[in-house]
Amino acid sequence: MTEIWTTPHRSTPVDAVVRLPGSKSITARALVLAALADGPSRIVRPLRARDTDLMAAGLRALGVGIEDDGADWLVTPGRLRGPAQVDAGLAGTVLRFLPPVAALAHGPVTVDGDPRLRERPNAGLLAALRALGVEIEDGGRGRAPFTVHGTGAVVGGAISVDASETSQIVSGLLLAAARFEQGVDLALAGGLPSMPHVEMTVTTLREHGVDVVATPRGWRVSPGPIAALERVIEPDLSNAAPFLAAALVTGGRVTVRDWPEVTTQPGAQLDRLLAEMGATVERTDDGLRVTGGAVVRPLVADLHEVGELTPVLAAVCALADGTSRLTGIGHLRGHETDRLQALDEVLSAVGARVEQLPDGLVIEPGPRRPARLDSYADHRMVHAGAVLGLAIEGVEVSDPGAVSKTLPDFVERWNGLLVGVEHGVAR
Ligand SMILES: O=C(O)C1=C[C@@H](OP(=O)(O)O)[C@@H](O)[C@H](O)C1
Ligand SMILES: C=C(OP(=O)(O)O)C(=O)O
Repeated sequence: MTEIWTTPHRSTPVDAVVRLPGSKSITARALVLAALADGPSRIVRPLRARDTDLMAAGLRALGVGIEDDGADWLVTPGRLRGPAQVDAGLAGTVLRFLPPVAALAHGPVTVDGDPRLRERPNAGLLAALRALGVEIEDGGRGRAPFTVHGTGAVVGGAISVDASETSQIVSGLLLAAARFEQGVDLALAGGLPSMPHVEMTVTTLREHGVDVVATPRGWRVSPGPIAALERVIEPDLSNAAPFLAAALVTGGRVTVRDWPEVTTQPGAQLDRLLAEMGATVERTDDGLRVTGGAVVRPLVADLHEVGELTPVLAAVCALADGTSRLTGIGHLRGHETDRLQALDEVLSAVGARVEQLPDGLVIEPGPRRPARLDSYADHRMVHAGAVLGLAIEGVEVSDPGAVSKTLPDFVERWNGLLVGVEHGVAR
């Protein structure tokens, strides 16, 4: 039977301090680079959630040692080998970061996952790997399931890459490129969403001693060793979005602890975006504090760089005092679900008038009404439903377990937020 979550409604301002677990995106990069490094690495406070567990399991299947000492992950590179089956679940990071690693293995590696994973775009990655000399069997689909026939080495060199549907294709290629015989000289064939995530990849590579330079049309990675290191994972700032939004939509106050001074996470842009919607945003000794005002202002923004913030921001837009326009996010149709369609359905169900654009959404708030919302197996749609439910009585979300992808105890944290319980992670 499908679980139904009656999301808590709140008619008074929220006042809470929250501490969030590690970043999905940084944990994924840390695992891949540690697996390809020249010695053992330690990952301190990794995110433990479905996406990162699947990344670790996939690397283990390829011969990498990953030990969990209860607090940290200790990663010991091994001889990469098939035959292996990689379950990518619904994780774009596993789908796009592991095939270039599999290309370095001896033997066949098959990548598959949830039914929706088989619909997520990946042709640009498979074409790029083939251009680098890797044999791949995909039945001509350009999507999962596919098998990478690794020979233990990749020639590498110059390639033109279509990453217009997902930046993860670029990140996946750059992460493994130092281990290719000629490295990689990657030129973009078209547009590129989520630039901060590529900057995160470049920064992480440099921290591992890899030579990466920006070129007029892309990036060049020189061949060479990837240095092992100890890395402390930052809190996940994209998963901070629903908590900070709670301050905005209740006219309350929420602090997210340990907000990094400097970061490549796209969630760093929440301070600017929430301020545009009427929040007061301050850095305190505790972290980032967001205080909501009397009204929520509409947002007109190009979210091309920060697409993963869209579901929560769109939910806040449905509670604003005017019409919002979110653009630059056509690629969200290839995310965990078609997020533009899902947001249209959900926001319309609670009373907003929504127009889908080819690359975005126009959201005009309307008379609010209760509704049962689908989660679409998408963690961020559950977050969006929770934000709507704070302001609208009678919002239910079916299958809230979708949050296991990046924040398995989201529902407990959300309920705790309302009674003022701080949820921490072991320090
Ligand atoms: O590299 C990463 O860790 C990610 C890149 C982005 O993907 P897209 O470029 O497909 O949007 C983002 O939405 C995703 O949640 C995580
Ligand atoms: C798009 C997302 O995930 P993925 O890494 O699976 O693409 C997301 O977390 O919003």
